[in-house]
Amino acid sequence: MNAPATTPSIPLSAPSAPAATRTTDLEIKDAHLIFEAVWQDLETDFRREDLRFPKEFILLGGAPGAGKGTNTAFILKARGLTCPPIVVSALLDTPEAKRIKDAGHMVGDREVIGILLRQLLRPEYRDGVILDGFPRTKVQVECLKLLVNKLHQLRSEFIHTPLGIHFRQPTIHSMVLFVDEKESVARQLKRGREIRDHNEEVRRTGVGELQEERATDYDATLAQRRYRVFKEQTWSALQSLKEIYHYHFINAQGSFEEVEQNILRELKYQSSLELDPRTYDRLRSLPLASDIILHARQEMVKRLDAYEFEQSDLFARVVTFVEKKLMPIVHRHAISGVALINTEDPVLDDSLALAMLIDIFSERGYHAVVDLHRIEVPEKFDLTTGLIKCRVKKVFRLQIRFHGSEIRRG
Ligand SMILES: Nc1ncnc2c1ncn2[C@@H]1O[C@H](COP(=O)(O)OP(=O)(O)O)[C@@H](O)[C@H]1O
Repeated sequence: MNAPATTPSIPLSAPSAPAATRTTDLEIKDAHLIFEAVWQDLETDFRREDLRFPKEFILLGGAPGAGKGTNTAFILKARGLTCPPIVVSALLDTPEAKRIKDAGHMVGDREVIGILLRQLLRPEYRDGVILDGFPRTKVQVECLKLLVNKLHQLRSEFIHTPLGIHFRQPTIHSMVLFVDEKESVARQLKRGREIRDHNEEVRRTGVGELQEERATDYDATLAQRRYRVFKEQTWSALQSLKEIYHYHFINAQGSFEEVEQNILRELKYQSSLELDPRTYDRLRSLPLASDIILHARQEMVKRLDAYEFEQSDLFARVVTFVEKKLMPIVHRHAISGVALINTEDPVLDDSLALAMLIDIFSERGYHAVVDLHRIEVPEKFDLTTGLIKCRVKKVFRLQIRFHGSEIRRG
C-alpha cells in the first residue's frame, strides 16, 4: 500500500478545464463567508429550535473507487443506523454541477455547503448519518468546524430546556478509505463496466432501475484526473480532521472481506468521548473491562501460588475434588463444551474453596461459574402449632464451559 506521507504532489491538469470550472475556482474560498451566508439562509427559513442536526456524523472519505459506496451499508449496520447515507456528489445534480463532475473536477464549496446543511436537517438523520464524500476541500473542513461550533452553541442554549434532548453533543467520526492510484483507476473503470452492463440489462428487460453513468468511469485519463484532484485537494483536507475528530484510517486495497474486517476493527475502538459529558461523569468511576482484564492473568497466578503456599491443605482437597468428582463429568461433555453439575460436597462450604475452584478451572482454560442454592427441606411438623421445621440444604450448581469439539457431518 502507498504510504500516505510519501505521496508526491501532482499538478492539476487545469488547461482543459471548462469555463464553469474556472468560475468555480474563482469563487471566494473563504469558509467563514460561505458558512455564515448559508447559516443566515437557514435561520431565515427555520426557527432556532428546529435547527436539529444529527447526533453522529460519519464522514466517509477516500479516493474515487476506494469503496465508499460499497461499504456504506456495512458501516450503517455496524453503527446501528437505519437511514440512507447522504452521497454528497449525488446531491449536486444541477446541469452545471454535472458538467463539472464529468470533467473530473469538484463543485464549488458554497453550493455543497448550502445543499448539505439543509439535507442534514431532515428528521431521518437525527440519530446519525453517513456523509459519503464530505468534506472534500479545506474550505469544507473549515465549514464543518463552524457547523460543529454552531451545534455546541445550540446545545448550550437548549440544554436546560425541555428541548435539550434534541441538542445532544455531536460526535464526529472521520473514516478514510485508502487505495493507491492504480487501484482507484482500475475500480472506477470496473464500476463503469458494471453500470453499463446493468443499464443495458435494464433497458433490454425493462426490469430494475437505471444507475447514473459517470463520464470519469469510462475514460482512464479522466479517472486518473479524479484521483489526482483527490490527492491534491481532498487528501490533506481529510488528514486535517485527524487532529480534531475520531479518525479512522482504513486500508481499502484488499478484498471486500478484508476491507470489512479493517472497518470493523477500527469501529470497535469507540471512545467515551461520544457520550454527553454529564453521562460520562456519572459512569467514569466504573473501571473499563479492558483495564480489569489487563492484569487479570498475573493476579490469578499470584492467587494460585498463594493457595499452594499458604492454604495447601484446602487447596489440595479442592484439586482432588475437581480431579476425581468433576473432571469425569466434564470429560463426558467434551463435544458440547458445557457441563452442568450439581453437588453438595462439603469441601465447597468454605467460600475460599469456591474461589480456588474457579481459579483452578480458569488456569486450565475453562470458564467456571458457581451458583449456590439453598433449598429448605421439611424435617419436623409440630402437630399442636402446625409449624414446619426445615433443614437448609446447600446445593452448588457448577457450570463449566470450554471450547467444545467441532464435529462436522461428512
Ligand atoms: N475491496 C474491493 N475489492 C474489489 N473491488 C472493489 C472493492 N471495493 C469496491 N470495489 C469496486 O470498486 C468500484 C467502486 O466502488 P465504490 O464503492 O463505488 O467506490 P467509491 O464510492 O469510493 O467511489 C465498484 O465496482 C466496486 O464493486
